[in-house]
Amino acid sequence: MCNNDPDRPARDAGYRPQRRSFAREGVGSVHGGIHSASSQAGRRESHERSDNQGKGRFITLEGGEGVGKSTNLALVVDHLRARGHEVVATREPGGTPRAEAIRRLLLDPDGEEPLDPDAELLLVFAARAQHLARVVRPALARGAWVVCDRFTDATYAYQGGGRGIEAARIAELEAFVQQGLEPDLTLLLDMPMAAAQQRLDGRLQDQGGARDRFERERDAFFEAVRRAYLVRAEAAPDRMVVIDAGAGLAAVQAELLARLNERLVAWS
Ligand SMILES: Nc1ncnc2c1ncn2[C@@H]1O[C@H](COP(=O)(O)OP(=O)(O)O)[C@@H](O)[C@H]1O
Ligand SMILES: Cc1cn([C@H]2C[C@H](O)[C@@H](COP(=O)(O)OP(=O)(O)O)O2)c(=O)[nH]c1=O
Repeated sequence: MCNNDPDRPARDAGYRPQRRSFAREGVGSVHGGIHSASSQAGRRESHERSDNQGKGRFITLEGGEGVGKSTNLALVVDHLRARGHEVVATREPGGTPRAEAIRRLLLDPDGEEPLDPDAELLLVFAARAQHLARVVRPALARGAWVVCDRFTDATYAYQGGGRGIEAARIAELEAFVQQGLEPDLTLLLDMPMAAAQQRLDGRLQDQGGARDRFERERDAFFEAVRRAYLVRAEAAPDRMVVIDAGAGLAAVQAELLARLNERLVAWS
């Protein structure tokens, strides 16, 4: 297929959710053909989302660094595909070539020019606007399921909890960019920070690579991120499910699938 649009997501080339693959390839790694759609069309479609009985759903995975989001995203995707759904696996920040370029700006260690927290917040939402317009809204509009590694709860956790930006300011940008669109289900993987940091170290040893700008933050930052996630979950118990991510992988995956299946039954 000829793709002359540099920001049109590439067709799925057998993507399995694996760390860093988006950034390396510089393309949105998505499943199924993505139909291009203008952001205006996408915004109109978003108002239909809450009534999409029998159609695609928007599922996000959240949690701090190293809690197992990427690992479990693969499980969720496989589970949904086995039930015959078209599934788009994607991530934030990123998911399209331009949004991945913004991701690189966000993750590159500061060097000589620290990134201002307000600029960081705006970049996160700029990437999100692009991702929603090019990938998420078109996929949902055609009935595909979208499974996304991080979304706006991460903004409340990192830019809100971690950087100390007021939730009300984040909410303004959320309303502007999302126009009422929010995940149908958010699986929050929660575990103590120290153990998650050990997993992160293990992954960096296995796969190589250096800590990114967020991964270099101090412990207090990650504690604040975790607290902010849990506050979000408490405030939205219907949407957010907290999974104990500190258990062994088999136990985490069993709990995650049990909670996902409850929703699948409720939605059917
Ligand atoms: N329940 C678990 N128990 C032990 N190790 C795990 C578990 N879940 C994931 N891991 C390992 O921890 C590391 C971080 O997992 P990953 O899925 O990359 O986390 P995240 O995407 O949240 O940063 C990986 O090396 C992964 O294999
Ligand atoms: C989506 C999003 C991510 N982030 C940060 C959190 C992560 O540190 C980083 C994305 O990196 P990622 O590779 O997804 O994190 P992990 O190492 O846990 O797999 O971007 C924000 O600060 N705000 C946001 O809104």
